[in-house]
Amino acid sequence: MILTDISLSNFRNYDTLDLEFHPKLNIFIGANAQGKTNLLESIYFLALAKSHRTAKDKELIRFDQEEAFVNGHITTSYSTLPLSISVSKKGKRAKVNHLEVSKLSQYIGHLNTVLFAPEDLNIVKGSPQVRRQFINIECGQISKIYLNALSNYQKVLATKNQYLKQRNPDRMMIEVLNEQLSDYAATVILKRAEFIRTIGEFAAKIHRDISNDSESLKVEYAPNIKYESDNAEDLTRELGGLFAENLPRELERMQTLIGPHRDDITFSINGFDVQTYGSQGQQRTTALSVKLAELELIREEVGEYPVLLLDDVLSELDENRQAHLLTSIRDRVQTFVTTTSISDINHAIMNDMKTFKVTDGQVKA
Ligand SMILES: Nc1ncnc2c1ncn2[C@@H]1O[C@H](COP(=O)(O)OP(=O)(O)OP(=O)(O)O)[C@@H](O)[C@H]1O
Repeated sequence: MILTDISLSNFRNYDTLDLEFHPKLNIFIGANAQGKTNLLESIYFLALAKSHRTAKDKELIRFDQEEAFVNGHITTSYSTLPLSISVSKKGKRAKVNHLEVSKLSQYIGHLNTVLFAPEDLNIVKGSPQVRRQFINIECGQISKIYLNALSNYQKVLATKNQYLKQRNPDRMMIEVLNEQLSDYAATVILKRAEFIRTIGEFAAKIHRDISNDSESLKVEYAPNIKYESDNAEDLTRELGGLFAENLPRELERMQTLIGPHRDDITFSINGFDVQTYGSQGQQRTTALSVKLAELELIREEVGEYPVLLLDDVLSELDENRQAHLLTSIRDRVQTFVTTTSISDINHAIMNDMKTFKVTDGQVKA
């Protein structure tokens, strides 16, 4: 999938702007606060009808203006498609092939993107909660069954915790809730295991390429409950037994002590834990490899690679890692990169790409 061009009007610090893109690699260069991330954000907005930085759409409208527009054309193996999206005080309007859609869900999904931004480092460095959120979002995108089981699990868990906090908890009621929890937890656990196995295999291959074969990355599921069964029925039974075994302890502590709400993912390179022992560059490469693995997942899903948006990653990677990242990826995936300095870019990759100089809301190709 290729984004051939984009036009902005009153988007962030852009008045009007028309850009034509390179099918492989596009680099936005400029000092801080000139509008580089705003350009990536406009592509993300064109794809998903929302920003990756703010939940308040009106922040996207240029100061003192009424409505922001983003238009673009995507080409796939089969067709070329114009997309347009605008946002005003009245809300958002989206068009596919010049026809307005009544629901945004009919708009989203035509342009697929994967974005890597500095805060994605938290997938590695942050708390287990950040990693669970990452699995929930990514796994939820490809599996409705997962989303349903997770949402039911969370609801039953909240109810059970309320019962556990009562002065004289209704033990029978808690046992009924435990049965339901076992059922939902089994689905959540098996889907997570499958998702992490797949993404782990892709990430390991990508990490090997970026590190020039010197590092072997392992992404592993660290379930809170150590289980043995690998089918839903047996696992539900196994979990039921474990929840029952833990009930006296849970009554004493007044909370649910075991379950997928306490799961985690671990990352190791050549056998050592990345979170504890990894250098900054290794942690960043790990987070990047995991995000880039999504490119492969989306390709499996929709049959085309999405476009890749890389915000401010180059300065953190050494020249070899940069070169491997940009050369191995750009031949498969159209890539958009922001950087503050051209010297960040390895000269070996300075062909077959287009650079854009960004200065105070003006862009020169
Ligand atoms: N709604 C808006 N209207 C006008 N200007 C805006 C609006 N929102 C943000 N800006 C301006 O956009 C600029 C920031 O742009 P952006 O976040 O793209 O910076 P950047 O070039 O990526 O910088 P850095 O290298 O620091 O990340 C700031 O000058 C900010 O004032």
